[in-house]
Amino acid sequence: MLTVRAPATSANLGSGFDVFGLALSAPADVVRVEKAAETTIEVTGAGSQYIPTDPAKNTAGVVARELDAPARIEIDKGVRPASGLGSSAASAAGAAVALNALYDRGCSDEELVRAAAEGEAVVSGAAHADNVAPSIVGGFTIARADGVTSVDAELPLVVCLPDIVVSTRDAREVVPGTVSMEEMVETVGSAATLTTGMHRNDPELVGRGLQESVVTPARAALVTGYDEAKRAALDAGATGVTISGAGPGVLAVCRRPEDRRRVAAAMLSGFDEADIDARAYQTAVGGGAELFR
Ligand SMILES: Nc1ncnc2c1ncn2[C@@H]1O[C@H](COP(=O)(O)OP(=O)(O)O)[C@@H](O)[C@H]1O
Ligand SMILES: N[C@@H](CCOP(=O)(O)O)C(=O)O
Repeated sequence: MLTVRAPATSANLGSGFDVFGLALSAPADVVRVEKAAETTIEVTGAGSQYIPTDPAKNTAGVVARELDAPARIEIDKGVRPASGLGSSAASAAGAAVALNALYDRGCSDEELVRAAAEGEAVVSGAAHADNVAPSIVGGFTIARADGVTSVDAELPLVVCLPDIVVSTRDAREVVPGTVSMEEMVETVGSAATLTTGMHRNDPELVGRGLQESVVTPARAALVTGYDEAKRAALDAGATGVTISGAGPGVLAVCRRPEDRRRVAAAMLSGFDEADIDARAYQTAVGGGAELFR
């Protein structure tokens, strides 16, 4: 069998709704594939009981269809579904990279991103590529209709995952349909600041660039304890905090790797204040999907 480790990701980063994404050094899904006449799927690991094994409903199965690459697919979930950490995308990205190698398809990263985004369309209703792009390519990615740009940023991060479920499909329903000129100006300024910060590996600029006032406030209402966790992380030295993807995960940017322990503890106590259990991952910007033959 051919094995791929595909990382969890954090999409949006506040100012880059449906565009920005970061590969996380941990956690990750492991996807194993072997050729078969028809696609079958087995899922183990975090939250596997909630994940469909019907290939038409599983993001990895949709990728097998898109690449015309039927396979026996085993997925070991390191990323719980409905997390805001790109769980469905990690399986889609892992399957895309694995099936491309298994069938020697020779697809480019952009083609793999497009196939994996079709998996996202099945679960969330939109073929947003901001999770699958970093899970395939690694680093900080800018995913647009005309292609993907990436930067290998270095940044210490904490992602805190509260014990509540927010599906991306539901969280897309609360996104406002319009923005004011003032909101657009703020978002463009933040997105530019964040992108510059990624190029310079500058946590201060990245933290400031997370700020936006359209999508994040609407979704914060779905994440009990978000305000408390955010305040606690900032008090503990994070340079910026936002909702990871569609939530409920929360992303904090840290100045130094050694700050992560304190920020993680603060976020857990913030959620605890709101009576929500949570777990924290001390992580960093990581590479893309890795193939093991
Ligand atoms: N391989 C997969 N891994 C995770 N979730 C999947 C997979 N295939 C389909 N799903 C479905 O996708 C939904 C989770 O995706 P989503 O809401 O985008 O959350 P996340 O932010 O964790 O990716 C769940 O309904 C889950 O059953
Ligand atoms: N841009 C999407 C990102 C969803 O990320 P996920 O990790 O929650 O699946 C959105 O914000 O809807």
